[in-house]
Amino acid sequence: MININHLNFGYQKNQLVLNNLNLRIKPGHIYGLLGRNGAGKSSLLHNICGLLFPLSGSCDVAGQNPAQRSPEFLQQVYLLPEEIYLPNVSIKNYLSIYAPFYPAFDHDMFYRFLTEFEIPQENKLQRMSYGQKKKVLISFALATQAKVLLMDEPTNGLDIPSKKQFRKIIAGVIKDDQLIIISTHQVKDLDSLIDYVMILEDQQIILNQPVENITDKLAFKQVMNLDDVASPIYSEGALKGYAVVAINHKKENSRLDMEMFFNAVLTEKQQVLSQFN
Ligand SMILES: Nc1ncnc2c1ncn2[C@@H]1O[C@H](COP(=O)(O)OP(=O)(O)OP(=O)(O)O)[C@@H](O)[C@H]1O
Repeated sequence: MININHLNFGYQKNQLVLNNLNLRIKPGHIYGLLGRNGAGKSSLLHNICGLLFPLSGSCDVAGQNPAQRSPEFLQQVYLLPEEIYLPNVSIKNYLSIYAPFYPAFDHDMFYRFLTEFEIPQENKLQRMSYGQKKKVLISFALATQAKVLLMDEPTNGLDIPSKKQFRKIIAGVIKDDQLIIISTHQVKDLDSLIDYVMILEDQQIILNQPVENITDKLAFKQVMNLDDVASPIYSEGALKGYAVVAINHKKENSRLDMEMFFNAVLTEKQQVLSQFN
């Protein structure tokens, strides 16, 4: 569905943000895109949806080159940006203006999500709070039924119950021919939702693995004493003892702690990545 080869991108030619980046993404999955501030996550999402163009290399999304911005392509991709702007119109008018761009737009689905998010439907959009606007746009994004949904920090601004609703709605909506990429620092909001973890570091995607592969290779544990763990890779002091990421020699079952995993990749990059080669 997404095939990126040797992609170079920079806002200035002599300063690359993405350097020889390669990526393969399959439909039917929810990908979490993680990376430090300024790593280039938003830039990558903008290249995928044709809002920014590679300096060189190829980017194929659903069989099309996003940079050509063909109507057929734009109907199939939706980007929910980190910073949102909504015009001063009612929800009904917003739909009548923007929904026609997406042939598969499902009005019933949109209003169902608004109800789940408890959004007052009569208000003008600009009279809504930031979190309410975000929920309108999340509902819109999902109702487009676009094949490629890109979400940049979607849970920013959502209150705790809404984050739970967000997870529930997304998990229930994805179809086999769709993919969702969620770029986020709020990993705790999403670690039960995503099924692939991608990490952008050093201007490249250094890891793109299904969650079950990560927990097959690595064990995530809480221990009182670090000596109790064979082959620890990374540890952090926890309330009681330590949280540890270790090589999963004994094929134990553990639950992915995405924050620990991300920190382990950043601090012990070679050791973690070598488990996946
Ligand atoms: N419009 C722009 N013009 C020039 N440089 C930019 C522009 N937007 C971003 N950059 C630079 O490109 C790099 C990558 O930025 P980007 O926003 O893609 O990172 P990010 O991983 O999404 O960061 P964050 O997690 O902080 O949102 C940063 O060094 C940033 O300063």
